[in-house]
Amino acid sequence: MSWTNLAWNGRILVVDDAMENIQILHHALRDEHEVLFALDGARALEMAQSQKPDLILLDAVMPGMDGYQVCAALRANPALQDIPVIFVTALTQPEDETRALEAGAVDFISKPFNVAVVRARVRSQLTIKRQADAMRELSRTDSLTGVANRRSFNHTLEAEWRRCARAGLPLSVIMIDIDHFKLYNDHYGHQAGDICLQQVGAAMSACAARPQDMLARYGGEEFVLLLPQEAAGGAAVVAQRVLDTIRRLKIPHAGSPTSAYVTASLGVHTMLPPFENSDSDALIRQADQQMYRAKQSGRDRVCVAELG
Ligand SMILES: Nc1nc2c(ncn2[C@@H]2O[C@H](COP(=O)(O)OP(=O)(O)OP(=O)(O)O)[C@@H](O)[C@H]2O)c(=O)[nH]1
Repeated sequence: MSWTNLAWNGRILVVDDAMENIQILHHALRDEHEVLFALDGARALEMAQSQKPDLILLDAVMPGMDGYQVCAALRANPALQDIPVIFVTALTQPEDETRALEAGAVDFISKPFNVAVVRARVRSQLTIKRQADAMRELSRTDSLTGVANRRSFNHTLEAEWRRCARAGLPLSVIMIDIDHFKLYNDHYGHQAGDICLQQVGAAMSACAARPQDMLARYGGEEFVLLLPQEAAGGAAVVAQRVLDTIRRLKIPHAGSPTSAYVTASLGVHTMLPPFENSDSDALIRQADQQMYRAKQSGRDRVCVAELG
């Protein structure tokens, strides 16, 4: 999406218990956006979860769950907390406006609506939301390879560690280090080295494609794959797939003493629940040890920790 049309083509969820209000807002917004609607708070939360709207226009006063409660529930859910909410209400006192903003709303529109004001406020909040999304995406991404960066990996690792521990699921990590990469840079130059990292990163991205899998650049020529809910056998299969994928790229490496092409050494470790006697650092350390074992035993291979 270009920087100039950030204000259009949003997915807007309108929440109101009165159908006529939904119709007016639909009419006001439908030429510029996709408009979804919900007639009560519970349905609004379901739709927020399933439809991931860019913006919610929320009636403050509704039977059952009111707008303030809906807003609080959105803010408490990490998957939904970044969706901006504009309160739409016939309440006109400054306290009402304050309460809406304190509940987490980003703006406030009074009924009866002025259509031009509604459109302008929606455009302005949509632009802010998309700029914030772009910033969030940038802050999570490694600028050279386009895969997740280490900060984002650490954040996800902590979350998955807790989730797998709670659910009694295994958690696997694969450390991946390109072999003799210093010699690659020395032989072909740093720019070629960068291109090599991009090619390897792109090829590996396709190796673990479940929604919860995460590939990240861990350091210079070191990558890491996080495989939540994956037991040791499955993780070893994925690691072998990564190894083969890098081999198949057949990127010439004339400086390498061990292969004519770029290869990698991989270390796999799996934590089995319960996780009480360990932490996520230990998981990384163990996978790292296996990766060093792969280096020491000749490179271009996978080493998997023996589960004790
Ligand atoms: N081109 C390029 N090189 C990088 C980047 N980040 C790290 N490196 C280089 O990667 C090399 C890593 O070298 P070492 O850690 O000695 O390991 P190695 O040469 O891969 O040898 P082994 O790991 O033992 O197989 C260093 O020369 C770094 O300068 C990068 O972003 N681009």
